[in-house]
Amino acid sequence: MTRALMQLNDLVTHIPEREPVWPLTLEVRGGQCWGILGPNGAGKTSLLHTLAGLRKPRSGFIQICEKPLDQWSRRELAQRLGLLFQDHHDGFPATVRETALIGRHPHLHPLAMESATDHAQAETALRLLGLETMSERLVSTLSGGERQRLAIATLLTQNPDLWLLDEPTNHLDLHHQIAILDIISDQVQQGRAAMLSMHDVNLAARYCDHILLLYPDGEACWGPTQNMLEPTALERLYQQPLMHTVVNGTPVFLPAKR
Ligand SMILES: Nc1ncnc2c1ncn2[C@@H]1O[C@H](COP(=O)(O)OP(=O)(O)OP(=O)(O)O)[C@@H](O)[C@H]1O
Repeated sequence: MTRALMQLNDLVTHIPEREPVWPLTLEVRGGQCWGILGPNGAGKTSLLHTLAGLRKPRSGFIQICEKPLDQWSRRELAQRLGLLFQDHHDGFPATVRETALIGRHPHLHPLAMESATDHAQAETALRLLGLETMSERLVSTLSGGERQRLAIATLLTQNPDLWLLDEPTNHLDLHHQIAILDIISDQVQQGRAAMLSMHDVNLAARYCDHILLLYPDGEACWGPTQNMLEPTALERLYQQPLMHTVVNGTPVFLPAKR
């Protein structure tokens, strides 16, 4: 059995002014890809930020690689866990290459310069994301989709075992959505684990082997994808009637028109 990279024990995300919600008790193992589905405001981002140690849970606890989350230093944690934010803000003026190289910082001594190997890892990641011709461009000149690809290239450069991704297909055209999800799948097949919040149920059905459903009233349920993508459960989740079919063995859902 593959190792548990993350364990949640009775975890309740702290969402201000919300009644206590369903506690989460689950394990994310190497080789697993978890999709988090839920309507706007259900708490997907809050959960991912809690799992990354950026906000305190209301109750319960989280273990990363079998050690409590709060016992890792930020640096040690960043060697194991990477978070893709939903929105990217420019900090200081930086080029595409410099930004991708930031992914190596958790692995470097605080005073060390990046080595040729670090540069090579950043170059490889930029190439994989189709950004190699833009490496000298300022990040502020990139389109929304290019910035999203750069954020994923930076995560690849960081090379964590556990990938937490908040809407990784945001801003991306169809080709790049699939390219990104294929990259995440490759990482998972190499024994890493991914947890991604998504709004596209059909992509979740194709790429995720486990699903966590977060309902707006705080209810949650989770399990293997084939058990979770039930049309009635999804209609209740999104308060939206759905049409449902199966294509090449994969369920496909379409919103029904009124
Ligand atoms: N700091 C805060 N203070 C008050 N309410 C907050 C705060 N942070 C988040 N919330 C609320 O918590 C709820 C969950 O927000 P969150 O961003 O986690 O939802 P989400 O499922 O990721 O939504 P979306 O699909 O729209 O991205 C929302 O109702 C949001 O307004």
